[in-house]
Formats: sequence, C-alpha cells, structure tokens
Amino acid sequence: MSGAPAGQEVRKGLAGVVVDTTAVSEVVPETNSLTYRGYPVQELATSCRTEEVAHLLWHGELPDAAALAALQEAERAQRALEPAVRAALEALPPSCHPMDVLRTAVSVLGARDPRAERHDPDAELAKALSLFARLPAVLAWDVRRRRGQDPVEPDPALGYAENLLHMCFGEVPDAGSVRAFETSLVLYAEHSFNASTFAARVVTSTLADLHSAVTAAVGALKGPLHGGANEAVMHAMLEIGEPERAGAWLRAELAAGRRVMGFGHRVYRNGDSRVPTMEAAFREVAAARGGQRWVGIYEELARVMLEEKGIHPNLDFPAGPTYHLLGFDTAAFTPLFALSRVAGWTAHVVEQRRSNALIRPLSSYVGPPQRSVPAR
Ligand SMILES: CC(=O)SCCNC(=O)CCNC(=O)[C@H](O)C(C)(C)COP(=O)(O)OP(=O)(O)OC[C@H]1O[C@@H](n2cnc3c(N)ncnc32)[C@H](O)[C@@H]1OP(=O)(O)O
Ligand SMILES: O=C([O-])CC(=O)C(=O)O
Repeated sequence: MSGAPAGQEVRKGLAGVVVDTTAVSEVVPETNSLTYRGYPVQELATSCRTEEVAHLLWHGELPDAAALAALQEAERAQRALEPAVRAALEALPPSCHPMDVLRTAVSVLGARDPRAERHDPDAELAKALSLFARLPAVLAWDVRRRRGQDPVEPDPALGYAENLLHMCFGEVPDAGSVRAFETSLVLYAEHSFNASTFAARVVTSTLADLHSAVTAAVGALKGPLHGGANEAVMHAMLEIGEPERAGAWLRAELAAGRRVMGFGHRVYRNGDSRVPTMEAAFREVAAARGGQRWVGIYEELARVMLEEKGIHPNLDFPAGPTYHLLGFDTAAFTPLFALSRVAGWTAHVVEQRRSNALIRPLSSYVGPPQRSVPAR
C-alpha cells in the first residue's frame, strides 16, 4: 500500500497544509507580522542581541540579567575550534561549498558529543547552545582558509555577533556595521515551519538525535529556493553591475522563464515582514561604506519585479548586499543564515520531541500497475 485513497487531493509541497502546532514563532501574512514567542521580530531586531534571542527561542522568555550572564559564560567558554574538528574539516577540498563544511562540522560535533543520544530537554538545550557557540569558529576558519589567512582565536570579551566578525576579519568593525549584522542574525533566527526547520522536525520525529536533525536542516537550507537565495542575490547583483542595467536584466530573466532569487515567498504574498527592518540596515551600511551602487540595483530590481510580476522581495534580498558590504565573500552568506537559524532549528527539535508523532505523509501512486517480473 503506497498511497492516498483514490481521488484524495495531492498538496504539492505541502502548500497550505497545517502539520502541527508550534509555540516558537508565528507568521501572520494578513497583518505582515512575525513574532518569536509573542514578541514582534522588528522590536527584537532593534533592541536585542543574538544571544538574548537564542535564549528566548529556547526557553520561551527573554533572559534576565543572571540568565543572560550564564548563557554568555557558557557560550564564550565553548567558542574555540577543537583540533579534532579542524582536522576533519581540513580533509575537505577548499573548492567545496562552505555549507558543506558547516554540514560536516555539525555531523562531526555530533559524533564527538558524549550527550549525543541523550534526549531530555536539559541535554538537548545544552547541545543546542554548544552548536550555537561552536559553529562561528567553523565558518570563520573556513572564510580565512579560502583567503589564505591564519585563523583568529575567539575573544571572550566580545558578544556573539562582534566575536563572529572578529574571527572572520581579525577586527570588529564600527558600531553601525555590528548593529546591522546583528539585525540580520536576529531576523534570520526563526521562521516557523520553513523547509529546513521542517527537515529538522522530520528527523527528530524518528527519535534520531539533535545533531542529525541540524545536519539535515543545514542541507535543506543550502538550496537556492531557501537560504541559498542570499548568495544567489549577490551573484545576480554582481552580474548586473550597475543600476541602469537592472531593469533589462530582470526582464530578460523573466522572459527566459527563470526565477529571480530574493523574491517571492511561500507564506507571505504582500511582502516579507522582515524586509523593511533589513532594508533599513542595508541602507545604513551602504551609506557608511559607499555602497550606493548596490542600493540603486536593489531599488530598480524591486521596482521592476513588482511592476512585471507583482512579487515582493524576501529577507534574502537586502541581507545579501549587506553581507557583501560588510566584507563577506558571497559563498559565506548562507552559512551566516545557518549560524543564526541554529537557535530556531533546535528550539523546534525540543518542541517536536516534547509532543512527538512520526512525520510520514502519504503519496498518490502514479507508476505502472502491478505486474509480474518477466522470466530471466
Ligand atoms: C529566507 C527564505 O528562505 S525566503 C525564500 C528564498 N528563496 C528565493 O528567493 C527563491 C526565489 N523564490 C521562489 O522560487 C519562490 O517564490 C518560492 C520558492 C520562495 C516560493 O514559491 P511557491 O510558494 O512555491 O510559489 P510558486 O512557485 O507557486 O510561485 C507562484 C508564481 O509566482 C512565480 N514566482 C514566485 N517566485 C518567483 C520568483 N522569485 N521569480 C519569478 N517568478 C516567481 C512562479 O513562477 C509562479 O508563477 P506561475 O503561477 O505563473 O507559475
Ligand atoms: O519561511 C520560509 O518558507 C522561508 C523563510 O522565509 C525562512 O525560513 O526564513
């Protein structure tokens, strides 16, 4: 037996299907709102650090001073790249995608974690914090390896976002740049049952371990219809080069039947709730760093896409050029998304585990009817 009863509707891509409840975040397309545990993401993005938002997603509440201090102490103590993990990553060819490096690192960290098979909430949250703390050093090591630079040790005096920038670039940029970067991390942290989170929940639903769930989530995020779009946006902008070329480029893409990365969304139809906040951060970074060319391309693409297709940008559209202006190589953009989304993914792993049901939908069989194997 393989399938749904005859005549039952197939919902391709599970579009419009409600598969479970969640208390982690809510997306309301009608009012264009996104809340994490009840708090509007715009407010979190302007007033919270990445660590505070991670605590909120994991524990349901923003941390008080003591809880934040405890989280920061634990996070800062686990930042260093362990030699055994580094050795495993060094075996990967430098030509592989940085998301492959991240995916491998999560897998290796899981294989080495003595709590890997402990599934109680305390152990799950400790593993979540451990991944959140350790993955920035993985990305920074890879960013610098590709540039032929030596790794930079983490600095325990710095917050999560500042330390990530410090490990990638060897210095912490100006406060405006750090704030814009932190805004992107907060906006990227969580988004209900998106494809990568759903992948993590599917793996968790089989009672597999948290690292396996996050490894699957990293794989799902890599694709350009999901997190890979922030990288693809920058490839397009670099190809376009000048604002005057943007309109013609976009019309040619549409005429060729190609999707324009950074536009459209499965849930939002009238624009992504996170775009205005990220766009403001992008404009500030562009003004401070001489990036008006990218703003011009951004505005022209958004204008023509709305005119031609009535489709709005998603978060990846302003995040891509912001990361470029901050100095990141394009291939590092999706890993940055992943580092932040680790908090959301793992909050969902804990939630799935607390009230589990194996996720196993039906299919409608359309292959050949039953037949006998011919004599051989
Ligand atoms: C943070 C994130 O992960 S946000 C998503 C990032 N992904 C991207 O930016 C990739 C580009 N966007 C897309 O491919 C889509 O908008 C998706 C995958 C995000 C959502 O797609 P779906 O909900 O499945 O919408 P669907 O694919 O049915 O599109 C509806 C229509 O809009 C069109 N459309 C949607 N997005 C785009 C786009 N970016 N460029 C061109 N056309 C588009 C489709 O071609 C389709 O047109 P049709 O009805 O004439 O065939
Ligand atoms: O919700 C989605 O489908 C994709 C998305 O915006 C995200 O994961 O942030």
